[in-house]
Amino acid sequence: MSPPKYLTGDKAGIEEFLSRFDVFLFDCDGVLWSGDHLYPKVAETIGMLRSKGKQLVFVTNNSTKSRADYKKKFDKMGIETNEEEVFGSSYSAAVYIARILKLPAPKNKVFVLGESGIEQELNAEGVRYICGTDPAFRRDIEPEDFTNIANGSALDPEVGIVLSGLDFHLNYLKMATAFQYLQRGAVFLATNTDSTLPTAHSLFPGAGSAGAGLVKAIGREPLALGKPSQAMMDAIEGKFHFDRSRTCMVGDRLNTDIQFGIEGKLGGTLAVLTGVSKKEEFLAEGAPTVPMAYMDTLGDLVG
Ligand SMILES: O=C(O)[C@H](O)[C@H](O)COP(=O)(O)O
Ligand SMILES: [Mg+2]
Repeated sequence: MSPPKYLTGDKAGIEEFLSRFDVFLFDCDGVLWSGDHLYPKVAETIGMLRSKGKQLVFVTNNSTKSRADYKKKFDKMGIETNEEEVFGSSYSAAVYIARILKLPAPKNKVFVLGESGIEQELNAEGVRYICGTDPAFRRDIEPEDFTNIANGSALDPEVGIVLSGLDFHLNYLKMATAFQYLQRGAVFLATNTDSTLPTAHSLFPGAGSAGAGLVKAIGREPLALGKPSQAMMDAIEGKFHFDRSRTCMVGDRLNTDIQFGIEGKLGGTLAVLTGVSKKEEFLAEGAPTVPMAYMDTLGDLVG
């Protein structure tokens, strides 16, 4: 495997690299921004790619926001996008549940461990759910809860799926209830299983860490519908109809973004060093996941 090409400062190399692709799949956290802080020259870079006629899709594992929420965030950041260019892990999970898994009613309701983004996308697909941001679940577990969860009186008999995402409101009541549904045969899904979330110019526990307690308790991994899942790649290709050989995945995380692009047999992958992964990880001898090229920051594409 040839070593990745370092493109920062290499104008000719950048021009040649961009000429290989018609479509760019952009990761968001750690590539475009850190929380609400937009990295330098990101807006100019996106403008430049659009002026070259490139198709852009924003592919994020962050399940806390819906496509509509991301459209608002892009607008706030001064980046011209439309909602249909966003394809997040919440949307990926909702599409999978509604159009692929298609559990027969009535036992097709979802028990959500996560934020509003998941709820909005499930609503958009007509999928019923409980928990999520429901304040009734944002409380300490009480002694009577143990009995009511164990005997099923606290459970909704129509729940057939547990969906675990990035949940900023974790508690034992929600975990114990989700665990009981799984013990009773519910399908175990996750929007994504990233270990860390790059935000506030630091790292925080990610969706995978938020759901780790439930995984440990039930003793099996959920089916994750975010990067690097190829169910997500297939869904994106099904929606945007691109030529994979002329498509490049741009990301900050080797075991989601770059692996997603490589396993999806895309024409190329571009790593940026503003997020989770460090260049030492992919420059090391025998590194398992190596991008085609890398740069210090996305804005280096416009120099
Ligand atoms: O923990 C998470 O959910 C992820 O770290 C995070 O949201 C990743 O978002 P992305 O980098 O795919 O935009
Ligand atoms: Mg990222």
